[in-house]
Amino acid sequence: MIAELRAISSPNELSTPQTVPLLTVDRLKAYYKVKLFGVDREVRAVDDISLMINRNEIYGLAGESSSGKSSLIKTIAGAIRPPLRVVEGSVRFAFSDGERDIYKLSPQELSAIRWSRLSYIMQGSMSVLNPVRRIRHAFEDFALPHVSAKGADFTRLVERHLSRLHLDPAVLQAYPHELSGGMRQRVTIALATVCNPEFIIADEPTTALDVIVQKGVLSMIREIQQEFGSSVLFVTHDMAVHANLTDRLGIMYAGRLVEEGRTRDVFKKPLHPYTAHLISSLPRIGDEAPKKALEGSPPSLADPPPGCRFHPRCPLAIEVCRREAPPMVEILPGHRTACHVAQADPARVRTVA
Ligand SMILES: Nc1ncnc2c1ncn2[C@@H]1O[C@H](COP(=O)(O)OP(=O)(O)OP(=O)(O)O)[C@@H](O)[C@H]1O
Repeated sequence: MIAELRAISSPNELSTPQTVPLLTVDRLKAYYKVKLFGVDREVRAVDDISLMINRNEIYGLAGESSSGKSSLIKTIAGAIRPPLRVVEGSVRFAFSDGERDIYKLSPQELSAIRWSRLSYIMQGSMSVLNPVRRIRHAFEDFALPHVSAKGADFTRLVERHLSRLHLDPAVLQAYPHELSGGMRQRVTIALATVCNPEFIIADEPTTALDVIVQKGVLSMIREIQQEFGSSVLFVTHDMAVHANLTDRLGIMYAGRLVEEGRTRDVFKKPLHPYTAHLISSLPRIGDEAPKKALEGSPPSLADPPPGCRFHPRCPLAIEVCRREAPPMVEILPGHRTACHVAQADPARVRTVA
């Protein structure tokens, strides 16, 4: 079995002539350089991650708190500042007007692609909407520099975009506090997409919303993605949201990507014990069996355990897991995992429940 498996050393090996990735992240490492009790330490928040995101797909990124999701997306967006630094690797976009290697761009080149090609929907809408200024100012501040339309033409462009997203253009005259939380988040999404970006990063955009409002926001994101043909990197720890929204799913644990595949395949046949645990802990109607909590806690990323970072909590851990970090290997078509046990016998992983 092992002989048949193929170690993926570079994400390019996953591409086929039919799928041209819009984003290629190659062996990316980004660490926080900090002083802990007077000693220099590195928090390895993004540790050797390779992945690709195709055009016209929603790629989900899941993992518990502190697994490195926010650090990874900030690094992908080129939006990092000290103490977070890129130590190794690359982030490349193949936009329709040419390739960009994010860490080879000048600050001017980077700001030229922000909002117009690469856009970001933040966690809390209030971080982009100024509480003392009307919504229309946010559109002028962020989008106006990136479109050719000015004055009344710009207003018409924004109003048309809002209407297309089923929002009343009257929101432009409102102050953020006059809108509900759900409405503010929809406005933030309209703001992030008004320049028709090719790549959208959404960082937990629905976490603070109730389930009904959340549903509306998720369908809005799906509608935008389908209408504009954009790619979306959607980050949330909420596996139920991933099940409903994303096309492919990557699972992070302790700064590393541990599994990736089509969302339905990951849910049907998880290939990493951590993913199997995440899925088995989702509530199901009629299932009254008590849910087992995962024992232990995630490791410190300033001093992670050797070998597989999940091994101290893994019910299937074997000797090699304590010694060697498992490589990411494609086990089923388009479905890869970093797990020694799954690489020897994928069926064993499904005994974790
Ligand atoms: N400014 C910082 N300085 C030092 N370490 C940091 C800093 N910000 C985050 N970290 C550490 O980096 C690691 C990854 O954090 P990150 O916020 O990326 O995780 P996350 O998966 O997005 O978590 P959450 O879902 O809670 O936002 C954690 O160990 C965290 O403590």
